[in-house]
Amino acid sequence: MSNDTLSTSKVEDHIRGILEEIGEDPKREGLLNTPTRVAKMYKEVFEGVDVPPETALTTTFDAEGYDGMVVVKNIDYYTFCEHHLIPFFGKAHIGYIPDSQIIGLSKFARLVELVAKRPQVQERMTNQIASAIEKVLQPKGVIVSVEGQHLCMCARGVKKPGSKTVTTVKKGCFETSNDLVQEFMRSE
Ligand SMILES: Nc1nc2c(ncn2[C@@H]2O[C@H](COP(=O)(O)OP(=O)(O)OP(=O)(O)O)[C@@H](O)[C@H]2O)c(=O)[nH]1
Ligand SMILES: [Zn+2]
Repeated sequence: MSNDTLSTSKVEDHIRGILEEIGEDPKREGLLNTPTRVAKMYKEVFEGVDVPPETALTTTFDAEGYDGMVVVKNIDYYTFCEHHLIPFFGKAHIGYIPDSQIIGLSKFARLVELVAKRPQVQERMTNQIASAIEKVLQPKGVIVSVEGQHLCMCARGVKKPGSKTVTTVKKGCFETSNDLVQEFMRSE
């Protein structure tokens, strides 16, 4: 179920209820439009729910014999931790070695945006990026590394600001070649 059918009025009612439960007055001036704003925001930040990640990967081209590594680094993302529904954010780095197909570089950023627009855990997000690239391009190999700062670990709970989580998924030739992994890690 994608969020095309998200009922903003239902979300508004739930947010009003939550505000009441925490002891706030949803009718006070500052909070009056908050349920509407939150509903609008949820529609935006969760619009990727149930949209297949590979739909972001349009526009492929013939590799024309290019068989080196393609690396796109520092793709910013913001998403929502599915356990606490507060953001985690950071950068995604993608590398692949084409077989017969390459793809428009911007599509990697579109892919990261799409998988970020749903409640997430960093491991699944990393997997979804790598799997979509593998499915569409069938490259010789793909590697995805994601760095994340989790507000649920910084602003609450264990309170460790500055902690950083790194997740990496390797497929194809990256699984067997440490040299290729090193080349990816080193490329800036
Ligand atoms: N593996 C993984 N864990 C995550 C991610 N985002 C948040 N978490 C963790 O999910 C766990 C949920 O743990 P619970 O014990 O159910 O929840 P909690 O009582 O709020 O836990 P604390 O955060 O330790 O206070 C926490 O350890 C979070 O740090 C993620 O992307 N990947
Ligand atoms: Zn969390």
